[in-house]
Amino acid sequence: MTDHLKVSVLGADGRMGRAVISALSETAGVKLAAALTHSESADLGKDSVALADAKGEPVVLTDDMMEARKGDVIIDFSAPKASLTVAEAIKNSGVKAIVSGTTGMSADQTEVFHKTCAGLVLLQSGNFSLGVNMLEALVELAANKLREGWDIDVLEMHHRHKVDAPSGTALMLGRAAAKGRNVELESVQKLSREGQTGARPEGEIGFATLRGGGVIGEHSVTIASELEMLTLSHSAFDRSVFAKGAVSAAIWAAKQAPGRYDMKDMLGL
Ligand SMILES: NC(=O)C1=CN([C@@H]2O[C@H](COP(=O)(O)OP(=O)(O)OC[C@H]3O[C@@H](n4cnc5c(N)ncnc54)[C@H](OP(=O)(O)O)[C@@H]3O)[C@@H](O)[C@H]2O)C=CC1
Ligand SMILES: O=C(O)C1=N[C@H](C(=O)O)C[C@H](O)C1
Repeated sequence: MTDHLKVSVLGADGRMGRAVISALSETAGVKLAAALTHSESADLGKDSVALADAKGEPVVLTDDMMEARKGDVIIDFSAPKASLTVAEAIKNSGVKAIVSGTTGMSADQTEVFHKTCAGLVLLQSGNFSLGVNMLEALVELAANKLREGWDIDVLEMHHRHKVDAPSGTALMLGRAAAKGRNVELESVQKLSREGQTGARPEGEIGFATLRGGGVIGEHSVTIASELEMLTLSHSAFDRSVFAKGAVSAAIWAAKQAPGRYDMKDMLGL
């Protein structure tokens, strides 16, 4: 009998953490090793498996980041500060990989995170669904082919609880469009618009954010000319799509050599 892949979950009592614990319980060959959360969480000491309405042996929620070392792989859907703390806690501990879906990291936080994860497998993505990663490839192609006179904007909508904007996925899609146009996103992005904005500069890649209710994740990229508009879009119907993608990513990441990867590497896109 082969050993199970042990997985620690960071943000375990959050919306995504619970979905991941549920996905783990439905996947052969993997086992929840530790469930980590915030020191101020009201769920500390509770059984994370029961909280996720999943099947399996109890794993108590802890705020001791050292417990993450019990996993071969860590799946992280939490907050930027927590991602940095756990990466520091598992340095040189034998943990093989981090699968990180946490969005909203600043450029500085991303740089520190990447440095701290050197020596590990880091699979990081703003979106673990197959559809969004396919969309990313399509956006890059369309942006490459439709250039002068074609304006690109990324529109996203998420639930009322989301704390970062634009979403990680929107930024991924913006980055794909910029790549298609052979420019750095940072040099052409307009993250939001208000007031006397002036006319739109050629080459700008704009973003617009909607928040409300229980929307899981809606993204669309419009590419508009004076005479027509192409819209490429994706809708997520249930967070389990991200959770299942992250569990598949954990299984894949455990077999890779140290380095940085994203979902396109795993999916061969
Ligand atoms: N890449 C992808 O495919 C997806 C990414 N996401 C991203 O995942 C992240 C989590 O989303 P979601 O589950 O909806 O958010 P939630 O707020 O429901 O969950 C976040 C969890 O992380 C915990 N947490 C927050 N800060 C800390 C900290 N400093 N130390 C330890 N734990 C902490 C929270 O605890 P507490 O509640 O007590 O603060 C909570 O358990 C977001 O960045 C979101 O954008 C979401 C879906 C898909
Ligand atoms: O916070 C969320 O819920 C989501 N966050 C990710 C993002 O920022 O793109 C992915 C997904 O759309 C859901």
